[in-house]
Amino acid sequence: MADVSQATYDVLRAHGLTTIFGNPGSNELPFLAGMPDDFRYVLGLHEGAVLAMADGFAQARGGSAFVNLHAAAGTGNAMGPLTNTVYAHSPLIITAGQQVRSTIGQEVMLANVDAPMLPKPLVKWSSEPACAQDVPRTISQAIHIANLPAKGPVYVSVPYDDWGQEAPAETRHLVERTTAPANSLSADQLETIAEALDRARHPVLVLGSEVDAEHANDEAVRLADALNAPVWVAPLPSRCPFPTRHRSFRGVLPAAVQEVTDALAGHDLILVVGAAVFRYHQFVPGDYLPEGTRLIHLTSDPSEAARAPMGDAWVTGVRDAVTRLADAVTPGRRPALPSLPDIAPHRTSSEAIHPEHLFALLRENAPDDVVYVKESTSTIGAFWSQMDLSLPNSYFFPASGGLGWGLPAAVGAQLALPDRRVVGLIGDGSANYGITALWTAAHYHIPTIIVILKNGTYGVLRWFARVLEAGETPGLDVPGIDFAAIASGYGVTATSVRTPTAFVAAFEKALAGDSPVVIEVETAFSEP
Ligand SMILES: Cc1ncc(Cn2c(C)c(CCOP(=O)(O)OP(=O)(O)O)sc2=O)c(N)n1
Ligand SMILES: [Ca+2]
Repeated sequence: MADVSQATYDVLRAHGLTTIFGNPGSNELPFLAGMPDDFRYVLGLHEGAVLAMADGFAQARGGSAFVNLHAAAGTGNAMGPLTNTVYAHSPLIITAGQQVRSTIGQEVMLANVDAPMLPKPLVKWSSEPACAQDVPRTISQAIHIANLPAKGPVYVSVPYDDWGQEAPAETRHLVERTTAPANSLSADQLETIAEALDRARHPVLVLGSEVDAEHANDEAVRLADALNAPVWVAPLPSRCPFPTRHRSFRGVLPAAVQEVTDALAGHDLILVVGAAVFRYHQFVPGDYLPEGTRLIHLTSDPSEAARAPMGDAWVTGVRDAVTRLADAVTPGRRPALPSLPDIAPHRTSSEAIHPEHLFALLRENAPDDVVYVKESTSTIGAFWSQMDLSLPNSYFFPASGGLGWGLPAAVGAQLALPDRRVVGLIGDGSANYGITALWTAAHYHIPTIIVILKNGTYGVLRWFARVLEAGETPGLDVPGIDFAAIASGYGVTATSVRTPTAFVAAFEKALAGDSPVVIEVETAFSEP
């Protein structure tokens, strides 16, 4: 008869969850002791890096990932990057070791008190099984909940004396069962939306990260072409849902109420797909919509649909909806859009490399199927103005701006995508929050290229201090960090460059290699 550990590993295997991202403590050892030979353990040195690596792995592979953390302390360290996971609808199954069941109430050392409460509201669901025999079923439930819409992270705390207990024979059903969403627009709902699009004089599409996550990019192109409509990306996207050199592409909407309204002025119908309405950031009050404009919102997330301050929302599978709408609308009702102008010349700087110049060099020298993981906050506009992203699954950004996610996520994404090169574009401020992932990249020979944009400051906060009229505040400069020394300390080859020629040489050398590399680039601070 199998024990709880073996039954649980059987459930994980049935769902393809044979990679464990983790950092262990004594509470986790009995679970890890039973790890079968067809599983692999990826050790991260800090639980924030563990969580973010797992998230980058899950998002890049288009599925789930399994995480094992150490009790409350490990869970707490992971909660920074978890703020991004939950808004990226990333289906992570996060587990944490708990003290011996009979001692939890005494709050002995390493007891995770109120464990299911700890990660809320950053998880979709959390549980600590009521008895050892329910552990395999609870893990199975967690996997299904994480992957059913709206997708998201879940958390299960397991007392370590559960693993050796006998598992009920009925757990055998768990490895066979499946669950799947069947949420799609009815024929009437589809007709209502298609008619609204056909009647609109100047419709516009606003696409979110879920379009890329659900592989609906090509369907979104078909819909934009059928409508001859412009396409914006919803504010602060964590993925790229539409090719940036397509004639419809108009850029990323600013993250402020009135600025969004101004950008969408002149359109009588806004169709938002796969995004919250909207993830504003700087508080700039204004009208939520241009006068006389209607907003229609399609999302798989009932909470996004319910909490939006305006528009009519339908909760539906995004890929299904866009595919059927592309077939349902009447093509040719509007003139074809002109081709995009050439990418604007990048700015330069006399002191260091201007971010726009760096991104232009990447565009010119990276493989066509390169994958960028970005966490450099003052250079977001520069990136989008210079980049030519044509393939799905090509761009990732922390969905809540919780720093410490990008560098580890770049390592996790490269582990998931061995046939594409992953390039992390990480600010010299952000890099410090997840820097320990460099050790994991070196230890497991994960050939991520990490480009650190070193402008010596928390650049975007300088801009925000001006927006908020906060003046010169303390804590905004991070001078003198030697990332090449840090990287080599973790076992990663590193180069420091300050000229475009030197960067290209270092980048080409990194691309030619099969090891992780850090390229520290002296960049000029340029306001967003
Ligand atoms: C975990 C965490 N801590 C602090 C912040 C606050 N923060 C901080 C500290 C930023 C500075 C990032 O500096 P950088 O060097 O990475 O990038 P830029 O210089 O391009 O802005 S942006 C921002 O929102 C955060 N978002 N997340
Ligand atoms: Ca910086």
